[in-house]
Amino acid sequence: MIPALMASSSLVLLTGLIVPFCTGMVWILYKYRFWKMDTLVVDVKTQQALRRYVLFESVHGKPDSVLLTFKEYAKQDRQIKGLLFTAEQDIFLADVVKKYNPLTAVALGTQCGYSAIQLLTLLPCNGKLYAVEHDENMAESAEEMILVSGFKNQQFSMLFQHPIDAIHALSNHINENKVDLVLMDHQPDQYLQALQVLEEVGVLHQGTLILANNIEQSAAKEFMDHLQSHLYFEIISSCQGLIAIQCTKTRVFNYND
Ligand SMILES: C[S@@+](CC[C@H](N)C(=O)[O-])C[C@H]1O[C@@H](n2cnc3c(N)ncnc32)[C@H](O)[C@@H]1O
Repeated sequence: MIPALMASSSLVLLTGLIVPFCTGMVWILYKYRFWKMDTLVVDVKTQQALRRYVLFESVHGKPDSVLLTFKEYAKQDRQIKGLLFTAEQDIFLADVVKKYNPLTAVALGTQCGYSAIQLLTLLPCNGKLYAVEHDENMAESAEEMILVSGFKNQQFSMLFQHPIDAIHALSNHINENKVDLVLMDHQPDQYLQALQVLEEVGVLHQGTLILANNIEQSAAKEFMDHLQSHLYFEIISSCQGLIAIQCTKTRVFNYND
């Protein structure tokens, strides 16, 4: 009688407490790992609402007005707010880019175009930005935002591609030239692969500046560990999860190996 009672109360304990507790813990761990990654992508409805707002409310041909209008919209939309750089990151990015004075830049993960427009304002007139966005709707919208800001076709190219495919394509586009600045603002778990492919195709040079966003996310850990153990890259400074890295050396890859 007593063992049967103990067995049934253990069953109650198992099903009533332990199973829900374990399920809850698994859910919390899952959310912790993937929540930030979910917020990196906006749905088409939000994207279109932002697009319309910027088209109606900004002064066309004035990049500062377009950027400010993005920020205005972000006040009423937390999802967009989470995607744009903060005021501190804007200043950090502008300072570090001015110091390195790049001519050719690549933005991986263009989404609504905010960071692409900001980079274009910092490049010289003869500079060139390759803005990469794998989602076709977002890429079209970002391209429109860049044009609305007043930038011309010869100042930027929108690559409607996955970042890794775009890096391969870039190595043909830019011929002998190298990339002076890379902004990584796509999925942090893909930063390491992007860095390795950039090295392999030979578009980096000694002095290339790499900016990587959201590096506080666990998905960026492998990338950060790689940087810290790698002699070819030096972390210069950081601001709220956005880091500046300098390429200090380049390697030649032998594809016959
Ligand atoms: C933080 S947003 C980029 C924000 C953008 N730099 C801006 O200023 O508007 C994240 C980016 O990651 C891209 N992305 C999301 N999932 C991806 C994936 N699986 N592969 C490549 N890019 C991805 C999104 O399309 C988006 O452009």
